[in-house]
Amino acid sequence: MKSIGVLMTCPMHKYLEQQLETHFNLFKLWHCNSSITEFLKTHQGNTIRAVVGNTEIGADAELIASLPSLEIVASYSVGLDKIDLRKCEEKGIRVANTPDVLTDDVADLAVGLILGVLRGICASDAYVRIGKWKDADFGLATKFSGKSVGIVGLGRIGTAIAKRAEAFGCSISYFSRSQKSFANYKFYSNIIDLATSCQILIVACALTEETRHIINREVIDALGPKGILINIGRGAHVDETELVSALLEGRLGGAGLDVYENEPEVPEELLGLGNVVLQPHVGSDTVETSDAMADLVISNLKAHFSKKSLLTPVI
Ligand SMILES: O=CC(=O)O
Repeated sequence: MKSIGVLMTCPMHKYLEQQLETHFNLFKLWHCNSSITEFLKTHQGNTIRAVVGNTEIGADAELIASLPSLEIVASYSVGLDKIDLRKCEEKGIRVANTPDVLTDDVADLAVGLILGVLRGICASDAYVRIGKWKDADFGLATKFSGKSVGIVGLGRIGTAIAKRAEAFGCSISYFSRSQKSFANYKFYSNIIDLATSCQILIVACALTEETRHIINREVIDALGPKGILINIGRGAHVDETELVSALLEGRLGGAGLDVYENEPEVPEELLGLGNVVLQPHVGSDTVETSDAMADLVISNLKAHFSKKSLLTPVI
């Protein structure tokens, strides 16, 4: 497979890069300072048969159109929102992603964010570091165990979060397109009703046209001044302007965010808020999971080029 051209869209994980270099003829899009068309001219776009993208740069219509020999997009991510799936389908290009291997990490981080916000872990850590404890106790935080948790999207990650929250004695309810027969949790077909009924609302669904800004002012107000919002999905699930004003005006109790509308930009107003915990989109970024995701990308590519079934096909 050494002669097969594979284009990596941006730096992701060193081990993945090494593996791609070992098994394929790897092109790195970020090594070009010119436009993509220029890059592809000088690197013979027509020799590239696979694209490896991620949550930052996937495969949009422009990239797909400039690669006439493209056969497969193997994403180093579970999210597919940076891939023009319609174009891929139209052109018969296969698509694979990295589900399952990252589920635990993302669900763990969701719990970490809940605890971070409710128990004020970051704020109290800062309190100790700057020596304020010597002057006074930190004050009281909010309990997590036993709270009502609402999950938007009961897929693999949403279900893993639900299981973890159950272990904290929480009651679980969820909103999704359809009721899940495998789950005993309370189902809401209306997200406002879910937000009204829970204290912690967690966004864990895929980003699509229907779920863009699914967390709008109405949902935030339904969650209310004692509610907290956790987002480990995509920034665009939340109307960030509305989120910022709700937090500033005390209409929302707090937020734990791993993702933002315009990454790596984070609204300045959030930086000074003690009831907000911010992470730089690191849901699956552990050594173990990153290696497993890389192995899955390589296995999907090898399967495709050996005319075998993809391990984790999307299209
Ligand atoms: O955000 C992470 C992913 O989609 O894998």
